[in-house]
Amino acid sequence: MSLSGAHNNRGEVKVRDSLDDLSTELADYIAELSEASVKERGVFAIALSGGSLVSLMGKLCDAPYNKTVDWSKWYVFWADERVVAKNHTDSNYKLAKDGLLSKVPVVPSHVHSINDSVSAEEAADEYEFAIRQLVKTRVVSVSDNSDCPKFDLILLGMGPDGHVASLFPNHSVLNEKDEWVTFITDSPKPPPERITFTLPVINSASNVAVVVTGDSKAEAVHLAIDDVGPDCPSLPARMVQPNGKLVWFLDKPAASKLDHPQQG
Ligand SMILES: O=C(O)[C@H](O)[C@@H](O)[C@H](O)[C@H](O)COP(=O)(O)O
Repeated sequence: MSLSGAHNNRGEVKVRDSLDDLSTELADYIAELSEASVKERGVFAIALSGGSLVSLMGKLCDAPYNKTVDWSKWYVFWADERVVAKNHTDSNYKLAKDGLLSKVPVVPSHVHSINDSVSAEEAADEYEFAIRQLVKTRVVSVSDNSDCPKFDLILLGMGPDGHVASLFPNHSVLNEKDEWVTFITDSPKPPPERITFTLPVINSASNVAVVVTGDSKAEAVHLAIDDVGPDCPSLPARMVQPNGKLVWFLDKPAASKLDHPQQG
């Protein structure tokens, strides 16, 4: 059984029985957004995260998507990246390259990974500069409400602590309003040095999808989505409130603590 529903103002929630169904749903969603964006703007600017997200995107490498998606129009970014060498097992770039980008005809010069030979601070600055150049040429669109980039799609995972990208609970980067890309050197989840999109950038996207699986995330999913009242914690995932459309992709275990899982 597959269920979808609008969940108060926390976006659309899609719950799927199996990881296979969830992967198909995610591939369909990304392919549809890619098509719509290419039709409207001529390009598709997509930001990835690390974790299980990339393997859940794996069906994009297979028929029909491998042939129907206009890969030449994709511009690929990372919502967060670990500051390690690109060939390191911790690298989100390596994860995406091995699991997706090497299997589809994305143009190599359209893949915007971080400079892995400088400090986290310099890598964040350089990444923001690169995005600024692409906003000027409208490869990445610009927000209607601010000067922020408006990515066509930002894909996020979520940790059991409710972190998204490299925005961890109670970290000062949650308050960053000016930078587009910032850095941390004290990530509670190793490796410690990371760069990350800030909340204003995530919340300026046309579409944000949060893909969450497993029962270890069920409590954080509940706190991120349900109406938990005035004591609502400042959970990073709950601070994802995009101007555009928000969609949650959940498996049943991740959705198990939602107030109305049967409607979600
Ligand atoms: O750099 C990172 O550590 C990841 O990008 C991280 O933010 C990940 O997306 C979540 O922790 C969910 O990961 P899983 O889906 O593998 O649980």
